[in-house]
Amino acid sequence: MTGSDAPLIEVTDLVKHFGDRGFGRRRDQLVRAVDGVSLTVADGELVGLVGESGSGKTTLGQTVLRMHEPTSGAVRFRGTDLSGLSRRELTRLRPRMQYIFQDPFSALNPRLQIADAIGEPLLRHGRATRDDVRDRVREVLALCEMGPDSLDRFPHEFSGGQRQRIVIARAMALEPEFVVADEPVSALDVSIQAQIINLFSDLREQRGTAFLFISHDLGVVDHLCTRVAIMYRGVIVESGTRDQLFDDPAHPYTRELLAAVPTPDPRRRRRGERRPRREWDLPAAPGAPTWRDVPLTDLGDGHLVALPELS
Ligand SMILES: Nc1ncnc2c1ncn2[C@@H]1O[C@H](COP(=O)(O)OP(=O)(O)OP(=O)(O)O)[C@@H](O)[C@H]1O
Repeated sequence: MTGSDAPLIEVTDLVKHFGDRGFGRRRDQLVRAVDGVSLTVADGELVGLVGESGSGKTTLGQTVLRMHEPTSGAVRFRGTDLSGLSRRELTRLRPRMQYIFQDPFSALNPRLQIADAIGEPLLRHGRATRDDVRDRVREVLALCEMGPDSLDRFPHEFSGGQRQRIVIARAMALEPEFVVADEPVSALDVSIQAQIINLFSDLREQRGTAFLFISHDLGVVDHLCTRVAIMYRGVIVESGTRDQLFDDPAHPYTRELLAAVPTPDPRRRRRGERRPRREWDLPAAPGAPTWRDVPLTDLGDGHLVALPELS
């Protein structure tokens, strides 16, 4: 499929392994960050990608946008295989696919006024001229519910929620068709999170933008997304509509997330401590099957689950 018949984003058996990094005992250990993911995102769809820290969500989002070179597999954007594109063609496509980082504090250059932070990509991609760039920035700030008085201010003059609106405005300025939003509310106060979540919903409605919304929080995804994929150890172990997953979760990991069982503290993982083994998990012995080897079974109406006993 190419052109208008093809899904906006079609990911096929995408793999991203990190091989030669790590320190001490972990050196040379292969990290299977993304281990064979297939996924589609249609125009205007808000797909949630959920999983605990280290499950591979960020790597998947960044590999889909080709911020990482995939180890194998394909990503098609409106039917065009991104791996077949030259650097120049990819640069031309960039404005149509944007990435929103988790932390609004580090995402903005502290020395740039907001007019320049948002205006510079518009000028670089020929989406505005020197004469109309301020108008364009004002419009997109308004879309993200920020007033025109923001233009000549610096990032430190704004709260976390306001900064995240500015970061979102910068991504939306280029009128992307697809945006990966990577934990865009998790660095914000709970009281602000709902406002930003509503902003994503409004943007989808007003602009028809499609989002892959990464979160470790099923509550957020329940509020926002119509389709959900659950990621565990580099693969999607369950996916379906929001109702299928929330009303009838089939994978024990999804049930665990729904029951809000505390996930292992990421700081402990950084210190190299192992994740506690779940009784339903596959054995981690060398050569043993991994979740990648468990085929997805369709429970009906596109509700997919990877369970060894079903395959
Ligand atoms: N550049 C890299 N080099 C080596 N390993 C990496 C790199 N980036 C990520 N990883 C590893 O890949 C695995 C998946 O990481 P990733 O950040 O994609 O997970 P995540 O689900 O987004 O986690 P979090 O919610 O904490 O961001 C982890 O084991 C991580 O340490």
